[in-house]
Amino acid sequence: MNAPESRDDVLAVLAEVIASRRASSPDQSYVARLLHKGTDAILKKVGEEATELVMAAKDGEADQIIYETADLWFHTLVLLEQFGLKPQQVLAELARREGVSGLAEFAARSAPPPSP
Ligand SMILES: N=c1c2ncn([C@@H]3O[C@H](COP(=O)(O)OP(=O)(O)OP(=O)(O)O)[C@@H](O)[C@H]3O)c2ncn1[C@@H]1O[C@H](COP(=O)(O)O)[C@@H](O)[C@H]1O
Repeated sequence: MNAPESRDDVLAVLAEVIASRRASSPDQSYVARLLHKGTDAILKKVGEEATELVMAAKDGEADQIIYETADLWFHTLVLLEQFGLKPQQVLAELARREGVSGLAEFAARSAPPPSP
């Protein structure tokens, strides 16, 4: 796939476009239509796109995996907008986890409380 160069601000810019679509007509904007349909419709799309990504990964086709991941991320951004959230908040959560091993975090969560 000859993908165009990516930019660091793609998620932020796309989130702004998605937020701006609240003022658009559902007849003229896919995002406006989805937001207008409401949370259940958005959740349905996120579930569908997640399933399509799983199937693409099972097939092992790199181009398809990228395409379906983009679909999933896009619909996840619509979901965040529906709840008044920004991708920067998710990126901040990932940044907070930097350097914290998933195994260590799980062990800390699973440890029994200290005896009195
Ligand atoms: N990144 C995307 C994007 N990715 C996927 N899609 C749309 O998501 C839809 C759902 O994908 P599917 O594969 O499920 O297609 P489908 O079966 O036809 O969809 P359904 O009828 O089941 O809903 C398709 O219509 C895609 O075109 C997107 N639509 C919009 N964007 C971005 O959002 C911006 C605003 O879009 P509008 O609100 O339409 O102006 C655009 O400029 C783009 O930057």
